[in-house]
Amino acid sequence: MFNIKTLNKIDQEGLELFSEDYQIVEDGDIDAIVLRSFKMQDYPLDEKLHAVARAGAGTNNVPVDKCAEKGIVVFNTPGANANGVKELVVAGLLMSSRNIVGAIEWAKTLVDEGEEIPKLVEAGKSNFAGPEIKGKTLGIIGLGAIGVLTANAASGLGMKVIGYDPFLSVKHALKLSRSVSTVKTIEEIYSKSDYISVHVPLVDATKGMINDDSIALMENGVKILNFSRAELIDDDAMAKALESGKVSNYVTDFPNASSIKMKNVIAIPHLGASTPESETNCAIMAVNQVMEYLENGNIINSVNYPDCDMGVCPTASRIAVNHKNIPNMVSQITSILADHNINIADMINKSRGDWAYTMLDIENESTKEIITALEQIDGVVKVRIIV
Ligand SMILES: NC(=O)C1=CN([C@@H]2O[C@H](COP(=O)(O)OP(=O)(O)OC[C@H]3O[C@@H](n4cnc5c(N)ncnc54)[C@H](O)[C@@H]3O)[C@@H](O)[C@H]2O)C=CC1
Ligand SMILES: O=C(O)CCC(=O)C(=O)O
Repeated sequence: MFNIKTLNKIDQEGLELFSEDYQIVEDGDIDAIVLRSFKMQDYPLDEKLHAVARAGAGTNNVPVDKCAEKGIVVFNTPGANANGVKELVVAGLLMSSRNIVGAIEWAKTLVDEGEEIPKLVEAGKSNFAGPEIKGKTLGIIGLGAIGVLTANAASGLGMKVIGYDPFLSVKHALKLSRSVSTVKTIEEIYSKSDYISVHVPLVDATKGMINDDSIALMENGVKILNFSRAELIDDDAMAKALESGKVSNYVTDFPNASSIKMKNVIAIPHLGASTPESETNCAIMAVNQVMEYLENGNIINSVNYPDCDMGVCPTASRIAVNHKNIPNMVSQITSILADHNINIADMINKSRGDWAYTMLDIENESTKEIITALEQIDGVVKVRIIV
């Protein structure tokens, strides 16, 4: 029986995929954790924990490197909530242009005006006029799952869209509409855009990327949309730019103590992926990936270990070894099996950054002695008998 713990509310349709070999528990030995935005940085990483699945895209709430060191594979669900976010970004583009939020707030103040309301509406509406997005330039930073969908949708609404992504994948490039052009430098996004939407992960290299220097390169009155993470924006720089009018609106899905008070901010309470469709998609993908890993050892969509797939084990036993990506590991692992007179029917060894994963289908039962010998190899962080 596998024990699963959820650290956020996970969509039921996904959880129901767990077979009768799984139970959702609160305590005890946990095999895998499924979570959304729960901040896991200080969460205990027990010996028995094998996997953490983020039902969503961003994994900055998970101690990904610490997990790797303990042989815990961290998964995410790429693209599963991208359409939900894209739709809210389109709303953000419109809200930042047409003062929809301010206008609705004002309309509510007329509640006691009775028969006068239509007249007051016509008299007051000019205070809320705003430009159309058609024909304006949208610069997108990060052409991944969300960036590409947003680029294509905005292009469909008549915007001129330019995108920047130095690591653009072939998969996403193929999905990008031909009407979207890519630029070689981020400075081109800053200097040419009326609207800028940021769709990159929060990592050291992207933290504070929108700051005094980048804002200085932007058009006066630019509108900035952040549906990625609060920390991508330098709050002091944004506050100054909104005060001066250099940035005319800031739409954020990640309000914090500083941004919530800023002039002309449109603060949304992290709703990008809060659609039934996105929540279901993410949960289904996360649960399937966890089951595949726990039952077959196969890794699909990990952010700290390489993807590896050997299907279902056809032999007597499968052993999975999580280890450092250093020389001589495979020969040490296979020597131990040879010393125990074990024949290897099939194997895979892949690496990702500092970490690697080796799976071996062997023709005999695995024994405690073999596992102990494998665990003692310098650089091995976890050994699992899959079957
Ligand atoms: N508001 C919400 O509810 C949600 C927010 N997010 C946030 O959006 C981010 C993006 O999500 P996806 O598009 O699904 O991820 P993704 O991984 O498909 O795309 C990210 C893209 O950013 C690019 N990139 C990385 N560093 C870059 C840099 N320095 N400059 C330009 N491009 C760079 C990558 O090459 C990749 O193509 C997530 O990391 C997460 O933080 C994701 C889902 C929901
Ligand atoms: O689960 C959520 O609502 C958050 C989604 C998100 O921010 C992500 O997938 O990165």
